[in-house]
Amino acid sequence: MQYIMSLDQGTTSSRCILFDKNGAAVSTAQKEYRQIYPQPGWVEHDPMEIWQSQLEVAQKALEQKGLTAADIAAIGITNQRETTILWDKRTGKPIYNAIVWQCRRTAEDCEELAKKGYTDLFREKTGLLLDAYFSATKIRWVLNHVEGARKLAEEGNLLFGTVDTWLIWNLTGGQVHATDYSNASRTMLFNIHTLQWDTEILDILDIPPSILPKVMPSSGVFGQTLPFHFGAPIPIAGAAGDQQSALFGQACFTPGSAKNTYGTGCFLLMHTGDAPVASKNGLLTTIAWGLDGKVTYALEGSVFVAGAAIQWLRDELKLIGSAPETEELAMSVPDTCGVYLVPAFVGLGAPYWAPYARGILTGLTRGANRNHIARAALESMAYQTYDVLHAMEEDAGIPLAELRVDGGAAANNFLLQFQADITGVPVLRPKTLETTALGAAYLAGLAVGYWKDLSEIRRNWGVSHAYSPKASKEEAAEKLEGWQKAVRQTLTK
Ligand SMILES: Nc1ncnc2c1ncn2[C@@H]1O[C@H](COP(=O)(O)OP(=O)(O)O)[C@@H](O)[C@H]1O
Ligand SMILES: O=P(O)(O)OC[C@H](O)CO
Repeated sequence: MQYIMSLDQGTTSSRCILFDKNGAAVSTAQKEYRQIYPQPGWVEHDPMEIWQSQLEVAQKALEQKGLTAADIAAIGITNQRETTILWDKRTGKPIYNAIVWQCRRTAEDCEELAKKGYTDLFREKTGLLLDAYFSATKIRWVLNHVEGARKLAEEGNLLFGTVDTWLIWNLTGGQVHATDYSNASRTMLFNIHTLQWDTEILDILDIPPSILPKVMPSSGVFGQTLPFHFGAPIPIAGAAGDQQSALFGQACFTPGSAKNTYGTGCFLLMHTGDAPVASKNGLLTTIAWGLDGKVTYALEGSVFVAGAAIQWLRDELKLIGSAPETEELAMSVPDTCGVYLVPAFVGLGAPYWAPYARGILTGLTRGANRNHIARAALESMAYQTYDVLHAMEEDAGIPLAELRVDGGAAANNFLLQFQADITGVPVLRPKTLETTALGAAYLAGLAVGYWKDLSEIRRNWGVSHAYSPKASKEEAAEKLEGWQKAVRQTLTK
């Protein structure tokens, strides 16, 4: 029997999962890699570590089950989005570390562009807000700060890529320099209406078009892996940004369907159909995927710190030994005793877009203990999700019928019950929480005929646990009022 190999290159780890026809994981390998914080608010990764850890887990996933390239019908790639890598085409060597999506180093550049009156132009063309989150100003930073970068570009020897592009380039031995529509739509250089790199934006930012990858459908053959990597070539047949991939993996194939992923950050995406919907409430308009000759759009609420707040309790405060412990701690108290944590560690994303906001732990009294703080950290994920969900319902003009969830922190029962209580919407946890990897597998499998069509994929989706709202509207409103008050305290520049 053949499988699909999914490469899931996330912010904190590289993962490889082999899936069978039923969408079940048959082999998984994972490796954490280094986070580099050169200055407060800056975040980098080593691109060679990204590539090597990804290749290592791919080889391990095969080896541990005694499988070879012949057992793999295709590879799908999904990746942390926006993260920016530039490399020398001749040597394959990066000219600077990967500047990670969370990195705030270009916040002032974005402010300057806003002052020059470019906010609407960027929003209309790219669907995004002028923010340091996206690749565009990160690319410009490298071009302006790394010695020799512009000269290399002028000579036609510099290439840019998001992580999907970097992996495709390395897997194919430098034969293919390409990305997919969903990843292109996160660069802030891609016109989501014309489906082209936008020359006016490239001119404004002084970014040479020669460094940009070819943009391809999310489902389709990008190229073949070098025989050297897995013993024989395997077609790379799918690629999508990790949040769009999770939307696909959750079988959100119809307008109005939505999913929320609780990982390092939290990303709520709603399928909006064949035409882009502009947000009036601080959400992003983004491309979900390119499939079967057309492009599908989504609305997105991006929250920068979710599970990362739990890591902070573990690694910095040393309040907990492991993330899952928070469930028991939170359930051991009836409430947070008035404590709120707003984890604005790298500013706030949707719907506030406040790059200079900083985190706050508020409402502390003498009785507040680590149970309350752990609970407040989990609740902060649910409150931030409420904020984007509320904005999304206003944009879409309809209430959300249900919320499909996934990501590492979606294993937490307290969190999902609290989420249902605070939003008043049923929360559904699917059989597999690895929907990000699954989405890329589906996109690749569809391209090579491993799966026939979307209805075959839809049949693979099933609920493992449903959380119904139990709290009264008054109770939820009272808690939300406290949250909003705490958020306001972080918003001063
Ligand atoms: N049981 C849990 N309860 C709360 N948070 C959790 C739990 N398990 C994992 N997490 C958090 O989820 C994140 C990992 O999720 P994952 O989907 O693997 O993230 P990413 O893809 O962003 O690397 C970490 O930030 C971790 O703190
Ligand atoms: O790697 P994750 O799962 O934290 O996702 C990161 C997002 O793609 C950033 O936009």
